[in-house]
Amino acid sequence: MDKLSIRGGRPLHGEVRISGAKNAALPQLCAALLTADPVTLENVPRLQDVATMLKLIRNMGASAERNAQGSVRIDSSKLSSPEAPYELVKTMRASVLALGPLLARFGEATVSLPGGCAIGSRPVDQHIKGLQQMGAEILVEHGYMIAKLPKGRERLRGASITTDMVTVTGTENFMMAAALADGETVLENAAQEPEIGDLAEMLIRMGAKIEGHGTSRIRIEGVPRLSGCTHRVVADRIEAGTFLCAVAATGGEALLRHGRADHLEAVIEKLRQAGAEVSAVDEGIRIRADGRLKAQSFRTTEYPGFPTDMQAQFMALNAVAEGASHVTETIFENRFMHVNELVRLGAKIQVDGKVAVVEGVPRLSGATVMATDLRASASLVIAGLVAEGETLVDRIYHLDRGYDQMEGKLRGLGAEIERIGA
Ligand SMILES: CC(=O)N[C@H]1[C@@H](OP(=O)(O)OP(=O)(O)OC[C@H]2O[C@@H](n3ccc(=O)[nH]c3=O)[C@H](O)[C@@H]2O)O[C@H](CO)[C@@H](O)[C@@H]1O
Ligand SMILES: C=C(OP(=O)(O)O)C(=O)O
Repeated sequence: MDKLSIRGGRPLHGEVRISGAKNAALPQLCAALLTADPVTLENVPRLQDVATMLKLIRNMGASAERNAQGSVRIDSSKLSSPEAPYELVKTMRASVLALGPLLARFGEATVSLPGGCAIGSRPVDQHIKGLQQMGAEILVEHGYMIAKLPKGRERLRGASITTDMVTVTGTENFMMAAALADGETVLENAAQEPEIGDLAEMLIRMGAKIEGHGTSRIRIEGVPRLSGCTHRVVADRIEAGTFLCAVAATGGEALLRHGRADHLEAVIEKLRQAGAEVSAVDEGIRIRADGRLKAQSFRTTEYPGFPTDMQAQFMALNAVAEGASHVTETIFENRFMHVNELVRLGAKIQVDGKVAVVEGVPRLSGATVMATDLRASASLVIAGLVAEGETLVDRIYHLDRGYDQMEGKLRGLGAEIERIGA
C-alpha cells in the first residue's frame, strides 16, 4: 500500500494547474450514456474514481477511451447490460448516477445500493422516490435497485419533484432522467453546486431543454432523443480550495491556474478573514499568506455555503492558526475522522457531536498517520506540510480516489513530498 512521506516546514511557492472537477466529471461520464452518439469530455482529471467510472461504463458494453490530452471519448451505441454491480459501486458512491440515465434511455437499470462509507451513511431514498414519481417501478432487492418502466411505457414522464433535503447527486440523477422524459419536470429544492450547472450545460449541448440551473428550481422539458457533444469539465473547486489551504497554512504564495474564485466564495471569505490575501485574476486564483493566520469558525452547508468537502482541509489550517475555532459539520454524521490523526501530529481538537473545537497550536510535529477518507487524507497532507520533521501518511488510496497527481503538484510548489510504494 502506497504512503506519502512529507518533510514539513517549507512555504509553498509558485504555480499549480487545477484539474477538471471529479464531482463534475463523474456525473458527466454517466450523462454520456443518455445518447447512442459519441460524447467527448475534455479536461477529465486523472484519478481513481474516474478510472472506476470508465470501468463501469465499459462493463456495460460501451467504449470509453482517453487520449493523451486528457479527453475521454465515450460511445455507448452498443451498450448491452444496463447494470452497475456492487464490486464497482462499493468503491465509488457516484455509480448511483448511472441510474437516471440508464432508466431514461433503456427503460431499465440495475444499480447496487451504495450503502455507507467512512464519512457516514449515503442514503438514496430521495433518488428512488423522485424516479418513482417519474413513473419508474423500483424494487430494492438483494442490495440492488432494480428499476424499470411499466409495461407499455417507453419513456419516463415529467413530474414535479420536491426533495426533503438538498441532494447533489439526487438533483443530477433527476436532471439526466428528465432530459429524456415525456413532458416537463420541475425540481424544487434543487442543489445549486457549480457541478450541477456544468452538467446542465453539457446536457443542453446534447439537445436537452433545461432552465433555472444554479437556482433552487430547475425546469426540464424532456426531448425524445439527445445527441453527442464535446464538453469541457469545469475546474475542480475542491482541489483549488485544498491548494489554497496548503499555501495559507505554510505561509507561501501561489497562482492556481484555472482555479475559479467565483465557485469558492465561502472558503475564500474565511481565508481572507484569517489574514491571507486572495484574489481572482484572469489566469485563476492568487494567494499570499504571511506568518500565522487567525483561526476561523465555520459551518458546512449546501452551496453556496461552506462545502463539506473543504471542512477537513480548513481544519488543518485552523489547527496551526492563532486562537480557537468551532467547526460544525452538518452534511455527514461521521466526517471528523481526521481529528484523531491531526491530534497525533500535535493538534488540539475535541469533538462534541457535530462540532469540533480547535485550539490553534504554534507547531505540529511529524508522525505516522492514517488516511481514512478522501478529504481527511488531504487534511493530513496539509498538516504534514506544516509539521516539523517527517510525516508519513498511510492508506493514500483514499487520496488517489479524488486528487489528480497531488504529490507531483505539491513538489512543483517546492514541497518535500514523496510517494513510497509498499
Ligand atoms: C449538499 C451537499 O453538501 N452535498 C455533498 C454530498 O453530495 P452527495 O450527492 O454525495 O450527497 P447528497 O447531496 O445527496 O446528500 C446531502 C444530504 O442528504 C442526505 N440524503 C441524500 C440523498 C438521499 O436520497 N437521502 C438523503 O437522506 C445525505 O445523507 C446527506 O446528509 O457529498 C459530496 C461528497 O462529499 C459533496 O461533494 C456534496 O457537496
Ligand atoms: C466524499 C467525496 O466524494 P464521494 O461522494 O465520491 O464519496 C468528496 O468528493 O469529498
